[in-house]
Amino acid sequence: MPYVSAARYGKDNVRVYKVHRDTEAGVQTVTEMTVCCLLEGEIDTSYTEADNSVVVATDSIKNTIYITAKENPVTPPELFASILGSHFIEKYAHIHVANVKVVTHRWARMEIDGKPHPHSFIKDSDEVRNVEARISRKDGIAIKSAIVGLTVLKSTGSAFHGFVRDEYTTLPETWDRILSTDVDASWKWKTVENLEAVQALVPKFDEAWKSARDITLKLFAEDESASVQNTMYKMCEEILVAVPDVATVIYELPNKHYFEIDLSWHKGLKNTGKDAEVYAPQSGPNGLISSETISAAYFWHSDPA
Ligand SMILES: O=c1[nH]c(=O)c2[nH]c(=O)[nH]c2[nH]1
Repeated sequence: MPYVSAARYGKDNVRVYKVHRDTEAGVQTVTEMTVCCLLEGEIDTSYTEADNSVVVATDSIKNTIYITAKENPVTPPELFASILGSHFIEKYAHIHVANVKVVTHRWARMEIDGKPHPHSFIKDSDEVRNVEARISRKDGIAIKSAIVGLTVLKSTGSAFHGFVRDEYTTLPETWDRILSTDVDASWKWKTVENLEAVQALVPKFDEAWKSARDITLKLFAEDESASVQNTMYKMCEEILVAVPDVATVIYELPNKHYFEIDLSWHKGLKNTGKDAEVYAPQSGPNGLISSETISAAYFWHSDPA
C-alpha cells in the first residue's frame, strides 16, 4: 500500500487589513497583509481513510487568522506569524507544525503640503515585506524574513568582464553597463525555542528589515559592481554584521538586461559604446543570480566537530 510521505493543508490568500487608531494623536496606521497558513501533523488518515475527525477545516483556519489579527498586534509580521502558528500547535494536540507566510503590502503615509497625513496612504511600489515562519512542537520556531519586489536601476557603475570565453560566447566584455534588478533578499533568524523567545526579538525585526533595505540600496548605488554575484555577496556580508541574530542571508536577483541598439544604419548615428543613449529594455531572457551566505559565527557554532 502506498503511504503519505508528506502532507500539509490550510488556507492561502487570506487578505487582512487592520487599522490602529491613535485617537489622542489623531493618527491612524494601517496594515494590509495576505496570509497563508498550512498545518502538518497526524492528519494522514484524512487522506487515506476519509477521516475528517483530524481535520481543522480550512474555513476555521481562515477564521482563526481574523480573530488572531483582532486580538494581537499584526506588526512586526514575524511576531504575528509566530503567534498565529503557536495557536494551532497549542490548541490541537495532533497538529505538530504550522507553516505561516505573511506578505505585508506597502502603504506609505502620504505627504500633503510637506506634512505626513494622519490617515491617507499611497502604494508607492509593488515592494512587499514577507515572513515565512515554521512553528514546530519539536523544533521550535524558524523564521525567514524578506524584502521582495524592490526594483532598482543604475545607469553606470557596473562592469562585467573576465568571464569564460569559448565557442559558445558572443557577449562582449563591458566596463560600463546598466544594472537593474528586482531585489528578493531574505534573512533566516537563528531558530528559537518558543513564542517568548520571539517576543524578545521583536525590536530587532523592524531594525533588521531597515538595515537589509538600507544596505541593499546603498551597496547597489555605491559599489563599482564587478558582477551581480560580487555585489550580492557584499550585501550579504554587511547584513550579517549589522544583524548578528541572523544566521544566513539569501539573495535572488534577476539581471534585467538593457541592450544597446546599433542605429548606424540611419545617417551613421552613433549609439553604441560610449555614445549609447537609447537602449532596448529586455523582458526576457534574463540572468538569475542567487546565493545563500552563512554567518561565520553561526557556521562554526553549528559544526558539531
Ligand atoms: O553580473 C553578471 N553575472 C553573470 O553571471 C552574467 N552573465 C552574463 O551574461 N551577464 C552577467 N552579469
